Amino acid sequence: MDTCKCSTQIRNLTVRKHDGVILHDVSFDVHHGEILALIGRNGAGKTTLLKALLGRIPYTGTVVFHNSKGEQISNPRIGYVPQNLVFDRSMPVTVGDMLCSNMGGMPVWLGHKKEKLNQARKLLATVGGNPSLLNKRIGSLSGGEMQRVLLAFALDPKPDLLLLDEPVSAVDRRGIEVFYDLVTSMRAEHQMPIILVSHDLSHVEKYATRAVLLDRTVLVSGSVREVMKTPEVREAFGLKLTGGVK
Ligand SMILES: Nc1ncnc2c1ncn2[C@@H]1O[C@H](COP(=O)(O)OP(=O)(O)OP(=O)(O)O)[C@@H](O)[C@H]1O
Repeated sequence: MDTCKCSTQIRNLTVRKHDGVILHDVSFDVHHGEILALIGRNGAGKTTLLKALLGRIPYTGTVVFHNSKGEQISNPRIGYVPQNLVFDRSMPVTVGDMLCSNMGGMPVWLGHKKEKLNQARKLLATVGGNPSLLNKRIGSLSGGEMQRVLLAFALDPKPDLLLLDEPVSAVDRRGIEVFYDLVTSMRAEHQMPIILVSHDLSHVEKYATRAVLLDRTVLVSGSVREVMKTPEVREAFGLKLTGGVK
């Protein structure tokens, strides 16, 4: 994979639904090589913002993507690891089927060439997935296996922006560390900008480089250290009551 030095600029992004405003005038940048944590209370609009970036819901304002040369790109590739995935677990489709059709743009039922399967095997290896996963039906994956497979999907073709929405909600403690170590090494190696939605401030402090506190609009943004010390974050996460982050 080549190194990506892309960036995304969000300006005055507003989302309205049923006469209400879900997001209002959201503006911030995410640069190559950084993991930007998007934090905020339940219902603050974090997932809605990711959906707007993915182009899945209408918004006003602008989202501009740049490549490593500072050139604007109109059709960015956005990798997305969702909070949870609802699908028919009885589908007779394997991880290999899904990865190969994702990489090659070919329908699952046409079968896969050997080279595509090798590519899928390599991709799985980069996310720490056992090659035996290739033959597993997606409906039979554990939470941790599924997160890895979803990350593999998100990484090939190489994304200009990677969105992680509570990516470890179904993963055990050891799996969480493995997942974030993986994301951190992806960031170091490939430098793609990453937006991470997380409710867990200890993960944010450990793995993110910058943070944005959202509540319909951006309340605070800056380095993780700065943002964690603000009264707004303490308020949003009830840290006043417990003594807060030191
Ligand atoms: N399709 C929809 N129609 C109407 N309102 C919606 C819709 N989707 C989300 N909302 C509302 O928008 C607000 C933001 O929701 P969103 O899921 O983006 O919040 P969030 O910050 O991701 O929350 P959580 O931390 O609980 O996942 C909520 O008040 C929600 O009820």
